[in-house]
Amino acid sequence: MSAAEGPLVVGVDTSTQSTKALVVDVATGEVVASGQAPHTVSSGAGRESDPRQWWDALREALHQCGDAAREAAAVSVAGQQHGLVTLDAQGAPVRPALLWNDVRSAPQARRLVEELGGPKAWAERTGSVPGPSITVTKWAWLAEHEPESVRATTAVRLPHDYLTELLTGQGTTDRGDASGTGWWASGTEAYDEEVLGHVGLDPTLLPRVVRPGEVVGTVRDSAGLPFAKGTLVAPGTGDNAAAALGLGLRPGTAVLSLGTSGTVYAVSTRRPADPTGTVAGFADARGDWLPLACTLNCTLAVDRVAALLGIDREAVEPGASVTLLPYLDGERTPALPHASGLLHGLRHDTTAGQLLQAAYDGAVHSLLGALDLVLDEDADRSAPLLLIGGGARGRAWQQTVRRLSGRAVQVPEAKELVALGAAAQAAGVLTGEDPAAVARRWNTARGPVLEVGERDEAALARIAGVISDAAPLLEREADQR
Ligand SMILES: Nc1ncnc2c1ncn2[C@@H]1O[C@H](COP(=O)(O)OP(=O)(O)O)[C@@H](O)[C@H]1O
Ligand SMILES: O=C(CO)[C@@H](O)[C@H](O)COP(=O)(O)O
Repeated sequence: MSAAEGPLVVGVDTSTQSTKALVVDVATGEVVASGQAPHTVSSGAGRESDPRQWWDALREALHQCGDAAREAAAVSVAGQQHGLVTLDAQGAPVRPALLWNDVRSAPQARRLVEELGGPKAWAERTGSVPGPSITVTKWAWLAEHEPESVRATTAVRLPHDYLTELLTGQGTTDRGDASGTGWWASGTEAYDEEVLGHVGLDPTLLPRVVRPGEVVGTVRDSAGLPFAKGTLVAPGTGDNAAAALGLGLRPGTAVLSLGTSGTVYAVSTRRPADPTGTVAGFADARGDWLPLACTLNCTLAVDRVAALLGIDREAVEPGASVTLLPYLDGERTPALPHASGLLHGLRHDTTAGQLLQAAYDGAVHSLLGALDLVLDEDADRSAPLLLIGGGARGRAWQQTVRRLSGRAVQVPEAKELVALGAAAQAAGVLTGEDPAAVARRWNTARGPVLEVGERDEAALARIAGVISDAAPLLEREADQR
């Protein structure tokens, strides 16, 4: 037996690059065991992963947790948002999942926006103007390009739903993750039958949307995982909504998450509806809202630039007037799905370290542009930004965010806030507590604060100028290059 004070729970984060599992003491928030196993994502035109890998990675991550996982009384799975998982009558994937950062459905997104009333109508209806990340556009792409896959599909799931169903045998999802599909109406909090009819998706193929705090089932014996009989399963949610739980986030505090995706978000009590499409009007996992902007190019893109230059990711140098837009995967914020990376202002005396700093600046610029938009008007804009995700460990990321935001930056010591949020949700179904209150009790946001500095307006203006001047290049579709 572990020396934990309270019951134990397991929180899972199945994100783009890996699945992580934490075993957490409900009384103290102490992480008593952890595990992590990688996934692979296809390269080339699309971004796909075989969902069976996520299950194998979950088993491996739990195996690494050892006996502590066997003692867990509840588990919850948080996962990368938006991925389209199509299952056949046996529950097996019909094809690999189309991930959030697959931009092939950009034409379908454009068409759907036009056909169903334009950007404002979509924002009011679903909270978001669908771009290629949003699941409904992926379903429309599949219907057009692989009608045989659509015909073979008897269930449609998101990544966290897929794993939760393998645990419980029940097809369920939650409002946080459902709000990223484009077929969930944020006004009524129900599936939008008109949108579904428009794309030919039968609503009976979708999972039941459970209430926050509902126990969705218990772990099946047949799951073959190291859980005791009767282990409760919590609803789970999308990874950003889980991190908001994991931070015990209150309205008015902004979060910047630096992982495969870059995201900026805040909790709001007001239902968002941004007709420009910059802010996605997601629901959170508790009953509030999570206005969020997301970039496709964050840590992987900057690490790629460092690798190309042959230098360490921390080997940045200041003082350049070079601009690097690191849109290696196309971009979502700004909405440039067909863009590629762009370099401007290179001189004989530009150093490799300056080029790398320019890549950090380009990545952070996109996120900061949306910062004010995700915060309510009455938010305290002098409060520190919370910096999380794998990139938050890096000094170059921390200093870039501090310099370009002109805000104080707080870096929580807790490393895995998505998995911690899932653990807080699992604790909530066990004790009846609000998961965000659990996380506050665990003091998960604790960490050093980098003091406020002067905002680098010159760099911000230079980057904005290049984006604007290069618009025709950045907007050009791949086959026009
Ligand atoms: N010390 C560090 N400094 C900078 N970046 C880091 C550091 N540690 C990890 N990373 C970056 O974090 C990323 C993984 O972050 P994570 O939030 O786990 O991603 P995801 O949840 O999207 O799978 C990797 O791409 C890696 O480049
Ligand atoms: O698409 C979004 C948010 O809308 C992404 O944030 C995904 O949820 C993937 O997250 P990570 O794997 O980068 O954590």
